[in-house]
Amino acid sequence: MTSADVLVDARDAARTYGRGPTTVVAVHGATLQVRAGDRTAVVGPSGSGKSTLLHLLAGLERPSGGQVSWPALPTPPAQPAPTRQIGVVFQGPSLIPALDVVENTALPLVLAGMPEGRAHQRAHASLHDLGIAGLARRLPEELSGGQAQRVAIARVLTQAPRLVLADEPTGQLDRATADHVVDVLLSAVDMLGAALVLSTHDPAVAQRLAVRREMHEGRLLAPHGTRGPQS
Ligand SMILES: Nc1ncnc2c1ncn2[C@@H]1O[C@H](COP(=O)(O)OP(=O)(O)OP(=O)(O)O)[C@@H](O)[C@H]1O
Repeated sequence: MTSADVLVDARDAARTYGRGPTTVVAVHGATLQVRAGDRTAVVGPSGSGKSTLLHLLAGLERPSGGQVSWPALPTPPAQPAPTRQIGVVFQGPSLIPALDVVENTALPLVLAGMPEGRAHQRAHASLHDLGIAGLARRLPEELSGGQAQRVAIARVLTQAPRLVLADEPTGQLDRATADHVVDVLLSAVDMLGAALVLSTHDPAVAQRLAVRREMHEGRLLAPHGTRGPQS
């Protein structure tokens, strides 16, 4: 493996909010490398800095200290990060209420300039791959939490990213639905040949990924447990 295989390389990356007495250090210097095929869980309680770390890895936030780079992903000039090759699954409802499931799934492709017909074809294919083709014409308000999260995963799959970052994707779901959403996410990244970094406060979800990195009060601890069941 060379450094060119590294999809994201965080070196001592830190993120601080505010100034003076109101300063919050959300992430102390975090060091993490993610390569193709990696399945990494970032596990820790609420407020430990998981979302902030994922935002740094996605290039959605700039580090206040240290560096984040994407050696294996082409970064367009004048852009902070290679966003088209990174898919993000957010915790909360992230679907556009006025668009149906196919339109939501196709939206990133349409915004990137793909003709609508082709984008919808790709969206249908992703929905089919994830076993939710039957939801295609529903509006978000007609979906359960688990169904909405599967649509959010289909939307990421449609973009064929090489790195998937999932921020507490099961945080609002019951155990059985959470397990199913993790199944869907793991099969989606397998289909893509992508890497996955998933944040969770739920040890049972973290167990499903090969590598677990614990976060505690903004600090990313050394890896422990190198293998876990994968589906
Ligand atoms: N935009 C912001 N401005 C100020 N403080 C912030 C901001 N974003 C996060 N924080 C603070 O940084 C710390 C880490 O927050 P973060 O959301 O990364 O944790 P988390 O582990 O993802 O929590 P949760 O699981 O509840 O989402 C918290 O103390 C939070 O209040």
